[in-house]
Amino acid sequence: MSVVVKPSTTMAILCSTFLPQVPNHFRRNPISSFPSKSIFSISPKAFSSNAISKEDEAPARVGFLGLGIMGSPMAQNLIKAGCDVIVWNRTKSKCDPLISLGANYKQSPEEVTSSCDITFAMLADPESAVEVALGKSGAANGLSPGKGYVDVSTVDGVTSKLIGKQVKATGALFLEAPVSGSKKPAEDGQLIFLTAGDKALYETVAPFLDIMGKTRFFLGDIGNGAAMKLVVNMIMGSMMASFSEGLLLSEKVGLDPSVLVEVVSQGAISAPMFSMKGPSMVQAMYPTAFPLKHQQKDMRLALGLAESVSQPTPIAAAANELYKVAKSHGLSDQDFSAVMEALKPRLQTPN
Ligand SMILES: NC(=O)C1=CN([C@@H]2O[C@H](COP(=O)(O)OP(=O)(O)OC[C@H]3O[C@@H](n4cnc5c(N)ncnc54)[C@H](OP(=O)(O)O)[C@@H]3O)[C@@H](O)[C@H]2O)C=CC1
Ligand SMILES: O=CCCC(=O)O
Repeated sequence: MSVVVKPSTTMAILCSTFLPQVPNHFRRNPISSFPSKSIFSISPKAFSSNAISKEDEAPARVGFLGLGIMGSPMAQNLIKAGCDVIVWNRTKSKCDPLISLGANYKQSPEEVTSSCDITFAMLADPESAVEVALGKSGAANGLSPGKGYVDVSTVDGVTSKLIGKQVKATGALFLEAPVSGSKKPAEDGQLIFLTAGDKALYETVAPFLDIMGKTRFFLGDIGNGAAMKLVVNMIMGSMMASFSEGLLLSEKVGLDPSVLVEVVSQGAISAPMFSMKGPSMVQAMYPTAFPLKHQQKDMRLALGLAESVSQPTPIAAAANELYKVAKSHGLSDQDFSAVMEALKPRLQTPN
């Protein structure tokens, strides 16, 4: 396992501080003014072990597939840092703001990967990650030796291994790199990358990860990044369910739940998540940063992971039931803190 933490600094300083440390196949053109287009350079032979000459260098083109809550700000940060970005999203209109910022658009994942050296994918779930990577006009069709595919979606290890196998069959390299951190950290370039797979690709894309994130872990074989992400989100989902119970119990016994949020923030169980989401939860408002449907997906996948190794996870299993109830109440697209609604009495319509 290796971990790298980005010093807190401006993007311009980041570029000049970090890029000289990257492998010699991945060099930066001189920057005349920041931000500029194509400040990164990558060889067509990017992943060969041979050092390249300056003449071999061509601007690195970075693809981004999936421009939802997370993908959109991540791609934006790459563009703002001066990367040459090509985007695709199933719903084309979500590409428009990025095109306005200078991104190019292609009509399919295949066209993106054919045109790019590195492609990132940020899709909803295992099904969409497989479809975009391996389906008709999927990313794998445009991959070949010298290219890299980095899947930053939250999926299970089995899915990641399937995608990794097909990507590697094209001669390209594969990295799974799910992220911890939500909408705001994505906007602020403060994500935590949990990567695994091809170490050479990890090293090559490190400067891009450092634009989008604050910390990156390399965890070894494909599946380890996915597993780490699912364990983290399983804990988070259980914490949110427990916090919801506490807020509702405090109110029912005549306490002010806003004061509970304050008390929690001062003690050993203080967590940024409680302080950030508590005040709106007290008002029964759930502005979406992390959709509840994705949290339930992660609970389900984490429970599958636990089952695969016969690890009891009764608390996560109970929390998962609450997320399922919340989904059945039509709260899938609300923030996952809306799980609290599943604990409130609901008026029944008489037959
Ligand atoms: N939001 C968060 O706080 C975080 C989310 N994650 C994870 O990141 C991933 C993305 O999350 P987020 O951005 O919030 O999710 P969104 O629901 O906002 O975006 C999902 C993306 O997947 C695309 N998509 C869904 N189904 C398909 C399909 N069948 N074919 C092609 N594209 C499809 C959507 O396209 P379209 O626009 O056309 O619907 C959209 O681009 C998820 O795996 C999530 O668990 C990880 C960390 C934090
Ligand atoms: O997968 C979503 C994670 C959200 C977070 O880490 O705040």
